Amino acid sequence: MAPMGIRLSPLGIVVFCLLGLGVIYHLYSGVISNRIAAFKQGDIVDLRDLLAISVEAAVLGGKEVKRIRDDNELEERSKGKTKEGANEKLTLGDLNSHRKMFNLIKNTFPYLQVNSEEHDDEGVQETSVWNRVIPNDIRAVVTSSKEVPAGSVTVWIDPLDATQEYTENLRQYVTTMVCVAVNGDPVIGVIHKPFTGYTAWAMVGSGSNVAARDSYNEKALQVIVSRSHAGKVKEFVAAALGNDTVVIPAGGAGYKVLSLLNPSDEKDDKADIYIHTTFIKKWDICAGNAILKALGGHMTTLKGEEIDYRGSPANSGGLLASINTDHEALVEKLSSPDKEKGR
Ligand SMILES: Nc1ncnc2c1ncn2[C@@H]1O[C@H](COP(=O)(O)O)[C@@H](OP(=O)(O)O)[C@H]1O
Ligand SMILES: [Mg+2]
Ligand SMILES: [Mg+2]
Ligand SMILES: [Mg+2]
Repeated sequence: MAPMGIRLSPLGIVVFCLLGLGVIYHLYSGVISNRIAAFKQGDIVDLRDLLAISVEAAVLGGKEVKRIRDDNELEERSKGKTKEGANEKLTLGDLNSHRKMFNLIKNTFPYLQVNSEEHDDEGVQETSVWNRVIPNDIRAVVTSSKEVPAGSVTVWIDPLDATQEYTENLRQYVTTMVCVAVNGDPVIGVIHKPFTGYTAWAMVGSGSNVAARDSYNEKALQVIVSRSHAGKVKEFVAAALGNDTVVIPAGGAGYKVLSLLNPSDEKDDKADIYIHTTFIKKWDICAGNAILKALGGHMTTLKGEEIDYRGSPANSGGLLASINTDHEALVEKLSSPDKEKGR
């Protein structure tokens, strides 16, 4: 007997509970099924997953890069000429690394926009899929998931950066790179050195496994620049920053960004800023941009404009990269009209 003289029949309780469950199901089934459908269709991706797969892709590609160099089976050919007339080389290292990196990401996240420097005319089937294991070092820094709409993501892959130097067996300059941009902003950057096994990664707003150096020499800057696509960068630097400025020519956009950070190898160059004056592509620079941004640094065009990592791969405004240095003051020095003549 229930209190206040109301008698509850067992059948009534069952019907009441079923009705209640029906209401709850009606209210939430749409939400739950939409969520499941969203994951199935790939409407949502977790940036921590993308960081982990980016590291895996860079390492996987790097193994091909190293193996082909060690075996001396480069099968070097030309893709044509850059705007400035330099020979754009393609090797089996670039191509095989592309196949590994691109397919790992595409097989796992088929709905993502992935832009690689290379493409595969032969359509070699790579069936590898990411095992969805997030390494402990990433889990320790990026402690929770961070979901974004898949449609907002653009992935940029450079399967082998510093191909010119790779063909000259200047191994220290070679990297593989992956970058994830969200709405055009560089958010995840991975730069891997295949010949030492070192990998630098960072996620803006979450952390990194690499740090800035303790100090930078703002008074007497050491400027790292291209050795094989230099254009008139030396004249440009001298005109803007003074004839005494030390210029360090080096291969690879990935290598040059790493030279601004805590070195992984004492033999590597240490520079204060990185300047590039000729044309360059977004797969060359996006990963470095994301890492610098995550560490509080900057990578912009020479005029100080942010680079939008969507759409066309071209970046024609040159490049200025710095960390713990007054970036705006540098832009000011580089942008005055009389300095333009150096470009
Ligand atoms: N003027 C230019 N046009 C096209 N690509 C350029 C370029 N200058 C530099 N790059 C690319 O940017 C990367 C770094 O160049 P550098 O070593 O000269 O600084 C290289 O990438 P890849 O080796 O991936 O092709 C190179 O091809
Ligand atoms: Mg490159
Ligand atoms: Mg490349
Ligand atoms: Mg190339």
